Amino acid sequence: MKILLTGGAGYVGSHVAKVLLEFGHGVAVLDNLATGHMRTISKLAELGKRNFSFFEADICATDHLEQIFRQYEPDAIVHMAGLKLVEESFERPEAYFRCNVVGTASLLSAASACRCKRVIYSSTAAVYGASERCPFREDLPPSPSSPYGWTKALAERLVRKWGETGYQARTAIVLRYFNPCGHDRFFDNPLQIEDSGGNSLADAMVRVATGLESHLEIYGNTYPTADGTCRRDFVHIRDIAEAHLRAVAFTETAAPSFDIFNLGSGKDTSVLEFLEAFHEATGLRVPFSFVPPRKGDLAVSRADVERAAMRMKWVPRYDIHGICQAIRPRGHSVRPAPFATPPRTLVRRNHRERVKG
Ligand SMILES: O=c1ccn([C@@H]2O[C@H](COP(=O)(O)OP(=O)(O)O[C@H]3O[C@H](CO)[C@H](O)[C@H](O)[C@H]3O)[C@@H](O)[C@H]2O)c(=O)[nH]1
Repeated sequence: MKILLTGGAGYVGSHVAKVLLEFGHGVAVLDNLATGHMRTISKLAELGKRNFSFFEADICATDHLEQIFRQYEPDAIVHMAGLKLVEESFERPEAYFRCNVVGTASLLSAASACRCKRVIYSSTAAVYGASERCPFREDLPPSPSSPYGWTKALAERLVRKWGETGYQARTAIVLRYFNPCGHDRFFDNPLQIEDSGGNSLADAMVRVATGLESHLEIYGNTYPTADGTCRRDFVHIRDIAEAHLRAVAFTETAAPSFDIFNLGSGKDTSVLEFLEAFHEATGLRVPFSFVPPRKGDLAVSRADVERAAMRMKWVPRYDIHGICQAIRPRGHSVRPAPFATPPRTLVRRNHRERVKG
């Protein structure tokens, strides 16, 4: 199948592109390189050869998109381009609205103009927000707790409306990612963190483990969880990427429809447990201190993954140990811990009030 992948130069997008190429699909990445990297595109081009193309374009430029769609004639679109930093979305809500909502509308409009009938949209667990019914099931009403989450929920609505335009025999799928972690070593990413800097927990842990930062700041230790730290559903990036293969296959076989699938491991792990699992898997200790909670963070986030298993036949393969192996920085194989407890002298003082040292 010929698949047009927006945002394919980014973290999740590049891993999805690689898996699609490995399984024989034709892939055209469309990316404005605002946060993605040309180095990633070169690696994909090396792998995909004639099966791979790249278009530098912005999803908000509908005319340009139509031109590209007419040239490439995709069988399906995987739409991953977007802004994704929860904290930043409080500071720049308009930018998030423009990119995530207007950009999606523009993409769907170009897809309609070129009669493409399949769209797979990358969404997020952030649409569940403060919903109290964890594990989150796809039929829960959206209740985002950040502008980021709202823009993704709105974009989902657009995708749904587009898919439900029944007489066009379209299929639209929304995939809600929980906490993707890890990197494929194929991408020659020296630190194994996101090229755009990366502010996820895993990226922050790697920066500490490699000495770039002295210690990890854990946002809050008074949440209503067993150890007081947030619990997240960490899921291996390869599992996430393979779910897109399933989704593409699903759009081929399913009757024209709209569907939503959670992509998580179905298990939650606390921040402290994650640090411990990282130590067990890699021998690397991550010194930490507690700082006040971060705006917009939920206490617990966990996916109900039944629907993806039943309908798409997707089941995640990696456990927390495998995930920790995949976030291990380059040059660090399994080895004994360099030190057993966080050295207090390394704890940097900053303007933030410490909850606990
Ligand atoms: O330096 C850090 C970084 C993170 N955390 C904590 O680690 C957990 C995970 O944080 P991430 O930033 O890695 O992930 P989030 O759960 O906040 O957000 C992720 O999941 C969201 C959906 O819930 C969105 O999809 C978002 O884009 C994606 O990064 C949170 O409790 C956070 O407070 C820290 O304590 N210190």
